[in-house]
Amino acid sequence: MNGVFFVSNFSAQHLLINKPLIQQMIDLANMTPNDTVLEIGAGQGAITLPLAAKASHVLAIENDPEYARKLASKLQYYSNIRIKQIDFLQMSLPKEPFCVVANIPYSITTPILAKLLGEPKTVKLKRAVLLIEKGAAKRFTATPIIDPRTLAWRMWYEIRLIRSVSPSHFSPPPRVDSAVVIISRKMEPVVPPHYQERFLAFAVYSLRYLKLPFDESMAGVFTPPQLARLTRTLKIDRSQPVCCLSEQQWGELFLAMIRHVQPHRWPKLPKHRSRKSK
Ligand SMILES: C[S@@+](CC[C@H](N)C(=O)[O-])C[C@H]1O[C@@H](n2cnc3c(N)ncnc32)[C@H](O)[C@@H]1O
Repeated sequence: MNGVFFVSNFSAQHLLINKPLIQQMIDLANMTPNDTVLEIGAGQGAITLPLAAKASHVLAIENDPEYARKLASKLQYYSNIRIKQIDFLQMSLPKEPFCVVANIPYSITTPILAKLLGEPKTVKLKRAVLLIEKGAAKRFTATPIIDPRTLAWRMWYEIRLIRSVSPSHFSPPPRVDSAVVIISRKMEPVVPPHYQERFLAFAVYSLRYLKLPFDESMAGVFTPPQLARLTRTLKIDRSQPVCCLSEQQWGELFLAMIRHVQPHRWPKLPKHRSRKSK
């Protein structure tokens, strides 16, 4: 097959074997020559080496010692790749702004996204191009947004499904379809990033019953006159299910709460979801 190469694979990971797809992912990252790029799960370097031709620094993360060793043996001509043999979920992220290009381990997709997107004030992710399971890609990009955490991520990052990828692009082929997603930091988010944890609390509370009409869902936060005003100014049908709000409407509702509602009425994050409780 055109553009397809074969690799040995001792860990039975789904390694990418389609060079045009790898090139497309790198092009989609829209890197500038000074960008630091993180690759999560570098494997034997199918993405790492072409990535190094475009980025000024590549930080290749791989927790399998055998893969990390094999990748290291290929690097004599590359001075801009650093391999870190570590569990991505345990490592500290770069302090400077960074991009990510990766065919990630699907089994930890949500923890990876939570680490990249869950703390927009401190984590300096600019853009990510990720290959993930197609079902997950659809969930993270769906409208209406029914999951509070996805809603919180999408207040600060745009998540787009770019294309489907069939199992034949991997060796060995996975049982599921995959998809390329692009995640880009919003330049002018409606809600400032330092409100991340408060916004998540608001989202968890508001989306506790997805089909509850808007005004019933918000009755514990806003007074009836405040709700009347908000439905008018934000053009919300008060009987619509709360999950049908747009990202803009969610952002403006949250800011209205911060500005006009007494703090004791602001929803709190349940203990098990609070960062401080971890
Ligand atoms: C789907 S493979 C992709 C490999 C390579 N990038 C490619 O596309 O051919 C995922 C890689 O992530 C690595 N991996 C799995 N869990 C990891 C973790 N927690 N931290 C870092 N790497 C991990 C696996 O060893 C594997 O090499």
